[in-house]
Amino acid sequence: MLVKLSPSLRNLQLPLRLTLKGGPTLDLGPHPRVTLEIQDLSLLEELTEPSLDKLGEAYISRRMEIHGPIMDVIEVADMLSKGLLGDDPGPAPQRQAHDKHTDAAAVSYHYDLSNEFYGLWLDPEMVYSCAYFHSVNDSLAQAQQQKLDHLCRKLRLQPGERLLDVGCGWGGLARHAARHYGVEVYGITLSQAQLELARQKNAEAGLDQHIQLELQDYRDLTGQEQFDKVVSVGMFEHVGHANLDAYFKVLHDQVKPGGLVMNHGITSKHTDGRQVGRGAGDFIGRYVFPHGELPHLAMAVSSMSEQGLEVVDVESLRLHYARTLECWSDNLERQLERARTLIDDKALRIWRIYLAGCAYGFRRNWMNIHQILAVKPHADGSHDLPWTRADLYR
Ligand SMILES: C[S@@+](CC[C@H](N)C(=O)[O-])C[C@H]1O[C@@H](n2cnc3c(N)ncnc32)[C@H](O)[C@@H]1O
Repeated sequence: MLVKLSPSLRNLQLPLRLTLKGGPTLDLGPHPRVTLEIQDLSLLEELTEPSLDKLGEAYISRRMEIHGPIMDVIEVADMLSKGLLGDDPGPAPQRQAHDKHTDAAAVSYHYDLSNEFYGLWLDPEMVYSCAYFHSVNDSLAQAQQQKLDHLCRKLRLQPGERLLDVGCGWGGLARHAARHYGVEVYGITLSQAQLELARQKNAEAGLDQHIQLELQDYRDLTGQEQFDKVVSVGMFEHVGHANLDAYFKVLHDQVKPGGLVMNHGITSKHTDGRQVGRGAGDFIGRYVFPHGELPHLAMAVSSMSEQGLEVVDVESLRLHYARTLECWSDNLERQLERARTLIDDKALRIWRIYLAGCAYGFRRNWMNIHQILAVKPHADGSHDLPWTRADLYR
């Protein structure tokens, strides 16, 4: 069977070994780092057009097993895919309609998977967004604390202020802000499992008097100008292009004049949204973040501006997210046996590919992540920000 493989595949010279279940083996180059063990022979035909979503699907449906360090598997899969398919970006994906019902189901699919599973590989505060490394040797826990503090400093939080945290996750930022900056936090999530554990963690930290977390959609935030500051971290990827203006209008309406809004989220590489990574985005959309959409930075800035928010500072953290995801993936890979007892086999296969694949994607500049800080100016156009950023780094 293997000798019949297409010459284009055989000529690629990859550090890859192909094995047919319990049978023959073929090395596609010297010193293979990765073995793909084909369980379903019909897959051999499909390997002539190996998009990354197809390879990922073969693994999660057990038509193929992978052997070797997961980061090497992703890299070699990309070499294979690029070698045969080239590197032209694919067309922009179809944009999807988002309503509260579909968004709630999509969020529940991802975040209600298992708190214990997420606890295996996140930092102790279970921050589920890009960390901030002062040095490559920082631990994940340290880098997440630095990220939380970086956000609080950018928001110039002052004791007694009211902070809205849109997409609060397991409450790590809320606790950091209440504990170290003396603010009162109102946070929302669409995940019941997150909410329960976050409330428990707030109580254990003795902070529940200062933090109120609710199961609530951002579209259901009522009232106007109730908050001094608004923060949204790793949430706007769920909003969708169609709702971007409505989302930023909510943030704008919730913050008082003179207040600051921080939007921290993943952004697309191309302004028109055309795809990079030969199907990698399709895999993420199908199995990891259903209904997720990545706007470009320019689109986010444009939408914020049109909603009356003045963008005052933008920072890219792309390589920080590559490092964060590498830490998450390493943590998971070290605890696969335990993970198998917490979630089913298919989900574990999906999450292994997702964490390592996204680490690879951020390293390769397939997507970016930006912290966008904006102010809602006072009626006369003024605001209260300091003249320089020096206060952020004291
Ligand atoms: C990647 S997590 C980030 C959590 C947290 N900000 C952190 O950094 O750890 C995304 C969060 O956004 C929330 N979310 C997604 N869509 C939402 C919506 N429509 N309304 C409110 N929260 C939403 C999810 O429930 C989840 O808590």
